[in-house]
Amino acid sequence: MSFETKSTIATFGGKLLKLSHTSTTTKTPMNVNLYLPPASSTTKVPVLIYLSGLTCTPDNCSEKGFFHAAASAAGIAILYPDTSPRGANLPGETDSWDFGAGAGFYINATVEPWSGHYNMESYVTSELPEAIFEQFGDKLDSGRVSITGHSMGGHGALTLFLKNPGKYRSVSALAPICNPSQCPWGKKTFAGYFGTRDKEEWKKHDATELVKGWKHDGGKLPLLIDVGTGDNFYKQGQLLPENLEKAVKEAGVEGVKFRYQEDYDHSYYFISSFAKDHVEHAAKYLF
Ligand SMILES: N[C@@H](CCC(=O)N[C@@H](CSC=O)C(=O)NCC(=O)O)C(=O)O
Repeated sequence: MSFETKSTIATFGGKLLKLSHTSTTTKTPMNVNLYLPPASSTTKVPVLIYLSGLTCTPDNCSEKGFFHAAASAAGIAILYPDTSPRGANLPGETDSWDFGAGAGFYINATVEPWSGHYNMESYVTSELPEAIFEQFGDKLDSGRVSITGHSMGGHGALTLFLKNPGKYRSVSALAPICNPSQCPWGKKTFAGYFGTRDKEEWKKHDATELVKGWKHDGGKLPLLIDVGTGDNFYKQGQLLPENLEKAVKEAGVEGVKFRYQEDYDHSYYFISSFAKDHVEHAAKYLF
């Protein structure tokens, strides 16, 4: 389904397009933002997908993530999907901020009624990029795509990269949920979207479990992770980066960089402080 352009905003020499389309995957209208750097008016540019965290729409990072200065300089487009279907009208969908609306977790739910709409993994890996490259094929290079994200979106970036070897050139994450089957957010979500009967199924959507089987590219993983030491969600055990770090080491996976940033919290003050590094990390693999 083609995109309607709701608004076009000039920023850092490029354009931020606020788009909307009807998704056949989620069976709802979906909003998505696309930043086109100035280079896209003369050449096809690569794309960095940014997956947002709990409660976010495509606007949070577009407005206060400060990715556009670096993306403009590097000549990289940024695609900001929404974090869940909206308006599916499922019972309980808007009862809590960490499940349902705004909390799609970039997985395909298998439990009803969520399975009818909450298929954000298929939406982000297939329907959305296919539709974007069809409509903006003169500006975007479908063969050069990287992925990044924050918190729940960091979990999305890590798992979608690890589940789809070769689909993305690189991956990075800011304060990602690294071991969802072991943290409160992940346990609540996986129980709700997958059920509790088969916990082995949960492991297929957990970066710490997935990295143990990473063999692609000779075991090299082009991953950058930043976590703030003043992040309350980190302190509460929602992120568990040390579990992923340990799994990476034990599996002999190479090329991964973990950085613990002194005093930074979980907010967009943290994200915007390191946005440039994440664009430049992607640029190393996209050019
Ligand atoms: N309950 C609060 C906190 C929600 C929150 O902090 N969300 C983060 C992501 S947390 C992990 O995925 C976020 O990015 N919020 C948006 C923002 O602009 O800061 C709430 O309801 O806000």
